[in-house]
Amino acid sequence: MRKSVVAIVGRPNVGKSTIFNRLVGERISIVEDIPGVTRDRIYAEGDWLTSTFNVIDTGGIEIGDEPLLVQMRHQAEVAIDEADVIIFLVNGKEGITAADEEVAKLLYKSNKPIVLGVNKIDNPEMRERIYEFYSLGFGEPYPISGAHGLGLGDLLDDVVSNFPEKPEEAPDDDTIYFSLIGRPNVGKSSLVNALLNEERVIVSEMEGTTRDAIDTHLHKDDQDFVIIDTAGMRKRGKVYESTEKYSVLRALKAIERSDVVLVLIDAETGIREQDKKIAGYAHEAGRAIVIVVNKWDTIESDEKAIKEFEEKVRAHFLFLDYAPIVFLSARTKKRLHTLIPAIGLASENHSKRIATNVLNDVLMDAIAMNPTPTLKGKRLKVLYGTQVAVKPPSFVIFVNEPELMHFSYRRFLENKIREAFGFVGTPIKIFARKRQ
Ligand SMILES: Nc1nc2c(ncn2[C@@H]2O[C@H](COP(=O)(O)OP(=O)(O)OP(=O)(O)O)[C@@H](O)[C@H]2O)c(=O)[nH]1
Ligand SMILES: Nc1nc2c(ncn2[C@@H]2O[C@H](COP(=O)(O)OP(=O)(O)OP(=O)(O)O)[C@@H](O)[C@H]2O)c(=O)[nH]1
Repeated sequence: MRKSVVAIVGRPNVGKSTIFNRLVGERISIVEDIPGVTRDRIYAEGDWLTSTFNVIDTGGIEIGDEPLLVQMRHQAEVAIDEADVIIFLVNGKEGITAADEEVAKLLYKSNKPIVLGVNKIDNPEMRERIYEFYSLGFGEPYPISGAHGLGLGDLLDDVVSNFPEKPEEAPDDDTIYFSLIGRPNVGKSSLVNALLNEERVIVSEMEGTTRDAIDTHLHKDDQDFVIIDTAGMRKRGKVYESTEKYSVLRALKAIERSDVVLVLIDAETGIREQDKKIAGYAHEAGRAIVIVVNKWDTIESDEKAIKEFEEKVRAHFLFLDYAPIVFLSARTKKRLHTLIPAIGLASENHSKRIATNVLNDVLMDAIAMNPTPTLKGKRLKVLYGTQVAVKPPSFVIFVNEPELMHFSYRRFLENKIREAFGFVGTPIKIFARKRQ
């Protein structure tokens, strides 16, 4: 189900990044540090009371060296296009500036709810500075201080109350939602078209939940699929759409709604750093993943070539060792038939449940084979484990001291679980919890 999206806009230096970091808090620090993934993040999850939502820091979207006003216009457009609620941020220390008025003008034209935050109100004596901001015409200004974490609760109450009614929950069927991510020109559109036209059973094109986004139904091998629209698949010709940050942002929104993410690689041009970055997001988000090497028609295709390319992919995507690799050509449709079964399998494993007793047989065998580590004379004791969630499969292992569960031992247990139960195509999560 789609989360609501909040965008923060405002002229430079009003404190957008500071507020962004406050809203997304420590969620930004991730479990595994994949190089290049966490840096310059402009899109992340935040929560308030019972709501979880995604936040965009539009300040992070810079378009070449366009003048300030043009940059601000594009940032406001991103917010208007992508967000359900916009936080318009101004600087209480400096009062209203011409640049604030420019941003306001753009926001008037949108029909999105706008909440006005007056930042840098660091102490109660400064509160009276908010009154002049009524003249911007966005209702009550909220005094906040990003630096000190003040006033954010009232602001967020207003933001959350403006979220759209939850869209109808998708019927609890077994439809598989998938998206295609990858660099421009890797062949995303071509692959979608190849899949659709091969099948000729486009049930319908349905309105996506984002404005302009179109999701497509596909029925194949007795299974319903929804292909989620991704950045670059349908160009709308706006300036900011060609920026890397923006395409990453669109990809993240698509990943959010997917069960399975297809990570496309261009066989002709090889693997690039950016491929790794977006794949890292999908992994972090716990989605099932299939790596698709497209344009395989351009490569002299034999078993040896496949093996060599596969080794290259594995070396680049160490963190995706569970993802199957499919080699195909969207253009000639060579090996295209191997894709849908791979998506199906990854999705099945993504929601697979393992009975506790069966899991514990495997864990106990693993421990008997490779004794638990010790630290400062203390030995890790594994009591038992149980699966607590699916999508992705997540396991809690109860132990005497969670700190004794070293990364390498966790990895060993993960490998044993994978050996026993498959889980091809899906990340799995293992948490150690203390139990006497
Ligand atoms: N006194 C005070 N300073 C703040 C507050 N919030 C942010 N700042 C400072 O304001 C400056 C700008 O903050 P940023 O968060 O980088 O602002 P921004 O809007 O993201 O800036 P751009 O990236 O240029 O668009 C920094 O020096 C912050 O430390 C606040 O609540 N009080
Ligand atoms: N040789 C070969 N070319 C392909 C294949 N698939 C796509 N192409 C070509 O690669 C180019 C880009 O394909 P698109 O499908 O537009 O790629 P995209 O990833 O959707 O691109 P963006 O919309 O820019 O993100 C086009 O010229 C395609 O004809 C393939 O399997 N083999």
